[in-house]
Amino acid sequence: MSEQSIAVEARDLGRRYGTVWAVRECSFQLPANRIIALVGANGAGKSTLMSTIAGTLAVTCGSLLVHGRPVVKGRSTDAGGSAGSRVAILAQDKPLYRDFSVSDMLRFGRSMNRVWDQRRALSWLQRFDIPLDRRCGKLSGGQRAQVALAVALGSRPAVLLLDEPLANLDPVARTEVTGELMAEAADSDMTIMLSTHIIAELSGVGDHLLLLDAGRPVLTGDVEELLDSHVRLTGPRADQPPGPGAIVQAQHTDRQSTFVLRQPAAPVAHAVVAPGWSTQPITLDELILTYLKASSKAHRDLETAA
Ligand SMILES: Nc1ncnc2c1ncn2[C@@H]1O[C@H](COP(=O)(O)OP(=O)(O)OP(=O)(O)O)[C@@H](O)[C@H]1O
Repeated sequence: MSEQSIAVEARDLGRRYGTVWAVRECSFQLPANRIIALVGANGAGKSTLMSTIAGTLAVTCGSLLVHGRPVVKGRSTDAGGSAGSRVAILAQDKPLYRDFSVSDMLRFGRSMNRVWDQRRALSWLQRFDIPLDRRCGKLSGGQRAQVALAVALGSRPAVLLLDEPLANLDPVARTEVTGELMAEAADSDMTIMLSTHIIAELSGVGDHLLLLDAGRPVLTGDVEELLDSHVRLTGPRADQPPGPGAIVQAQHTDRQSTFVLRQPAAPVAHAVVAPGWSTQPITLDELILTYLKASSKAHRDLETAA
């Protein structure tokens, strides 16, 4: 990736709370103008990672760059005046002033941001029928999420970090919001990173994946490429798979073995790799679950060995 096409880069990043490492050994490059899905189980370190990228939480070690600029805690990333380095974060608790009306929140957003796009913020609220004169304290959880999103979008960020943005939304609103966010990203130079532990929320949303397990990145890359390079092989009981590739998961019954492999070159779906064996492509949900299960098995094995 060229430097310009990298939105966020982490180099051996770590963040510890007391003795607990929430994020560690994180090195990755996330492409610009894409939708990045940040996935991991509860407590995997998603919120911590997002807060360090936003500069609201200091790192313990390593470094972070947003559009080539180092992130320093407490210093706004647009301090250099470049539109290319602004970061907005929509945290899980979505802080809004309860006594402010929705219009007041937009005014507040305008006063807090050097760059402000009122039209963009307003059109988001209109799209979702949010009454401008209603006090934030009287809005539903889902409506409050929409106001917080409108304020975040109004600040025209280069990188928008959304920490579980869909949690308060009903299924219809969820689909609409993800669709609209994808359209916003396509129409602007914005990179969106959205975190979730609900894997089903991801289908068709993220085009780049960062999978965290116990604070470490265990899988990262373009979703299409990741899906193309993984395959499931099923055949007669065997200790080793009949084709090339790194074993991500192996499952056996008395008569049958199933391997999930990461292959160097894209496999041909459904090809017969050896007599009695069949190959199946893997879905995004399956891919994520496979890696999460493989990581928890590795943790269990380590604990048993210790
Ligand atoms: N302020 C804090 N003080 C101490 N430990 C913390 C603090 N915040 C988070 N942690 C710990 O750091 C780890 C990562 O937490 P984090 O909230 O980043 O995970 P997450 O992936 O966002 O979780 P979730 O999906 O449940 O929101 C957890 O073990 C958590 O208990």
